[in-house]
Amino acid sequence: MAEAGPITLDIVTGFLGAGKTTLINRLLADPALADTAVIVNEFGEISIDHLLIETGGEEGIVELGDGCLCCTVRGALVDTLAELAARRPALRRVVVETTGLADPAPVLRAVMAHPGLSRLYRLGNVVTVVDAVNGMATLDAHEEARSQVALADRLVLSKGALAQEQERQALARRLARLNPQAGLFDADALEAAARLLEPGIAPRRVPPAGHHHAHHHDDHDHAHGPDAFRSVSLTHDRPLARTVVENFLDLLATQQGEHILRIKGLVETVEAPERPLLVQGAQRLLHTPQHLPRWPESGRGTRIVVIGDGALDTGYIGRIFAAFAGEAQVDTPDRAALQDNPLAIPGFRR
Ligand SMILES: Nc1nc2c(ncn2[C@@H]2O[C@H](COP(=O)(O)OP(=O)(O)OP(=O)(O)O)[C@@H](O)[C@H]2O)c(=O)[nH]1
Repeated sequence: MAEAGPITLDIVTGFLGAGKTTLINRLLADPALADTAVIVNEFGEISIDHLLIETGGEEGIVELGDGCLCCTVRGALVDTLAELAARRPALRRVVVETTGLADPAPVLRAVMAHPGLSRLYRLGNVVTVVDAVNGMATLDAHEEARSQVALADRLVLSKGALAQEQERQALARRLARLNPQAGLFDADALEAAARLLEPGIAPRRVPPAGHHHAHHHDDHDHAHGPDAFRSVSLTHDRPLARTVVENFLDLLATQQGEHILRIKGLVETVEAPERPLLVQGAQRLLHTPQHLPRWPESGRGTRIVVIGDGALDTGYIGRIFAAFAGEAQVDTPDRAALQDNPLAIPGFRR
């Protein structure tokens, strides 16, 4: 029997909320990419990405535990890739979605320098998604984002329709300066997504180890070089009125907006408890919440993760969420007073 050929390994990266999962769904919908498995890595202890990837079943998705792919869960990635390789020849391609905070260089090195894996896998493309609305500020502020762009074989500009044309063009020029070799694609104009993963012309260079990459892990604080990130997970087990959720998000944006990098969560609403409400935000851009068709097997209940810079006040966010969530159960005239002052103690009139 002929030996099965290597599996192509592609990496989809991009800063928090740039549109990686959205792009992966487009890739998976392309019949040219049947026989593809997806490995998802998320930052923040509540993971919902695997619920948002549409493969028609969950067996094609492997979720790595909470932690950064470029450090804490690198070993888990290596193990997962080795396990997936046993599915050859049926499995032809693996796409790894990194956390928005990962520097893809150590990930590439971990695979290509591994004697077993480098025989089983062939490196395909690094596809980096850059959000047209937040991209410029993100590149200014975060070294990880610049590294993601610099390592890309293909760059995809997302959310173009939400940005000003001038902004979009300036960002495209900056991307071309940062990485002149990479092909630049507009997500809105991308017809056959699988084209992004076609073999490129330039030979891949995996950057040498030893570049500046300092870490500390302290609960969910995470620092890469000069950047530091914090996250807070919010959960609630009873349905919340949609207005309560909207008011919470409004207050969050007003009070902590400058520190927020990503908001993502599922909410169980009073109005439609059968269908989870997906809440998404990337920096100051809050996307319109949408209902998903059904709850995942892991069950109902609200879970929201907020990721921000080192100045994100996670304690404050926890307190205002608790105040709003508690308020939803107190259906009394105090409701309005509490909405005006979410830090008020439920039932306590001023
Ligand atoms: N209008 C528009 N919205 C987009 C586009 N790409 C992504 N979005 C929206 O942006 C939000 C974040 O998209 P995701 O695909 O979840 O982003 P992500 O990069 O996977 O996020 P993280 O995994 O949390 O880093 C969602 O609400 C998407 O619907 C786009 O090209 N246009």
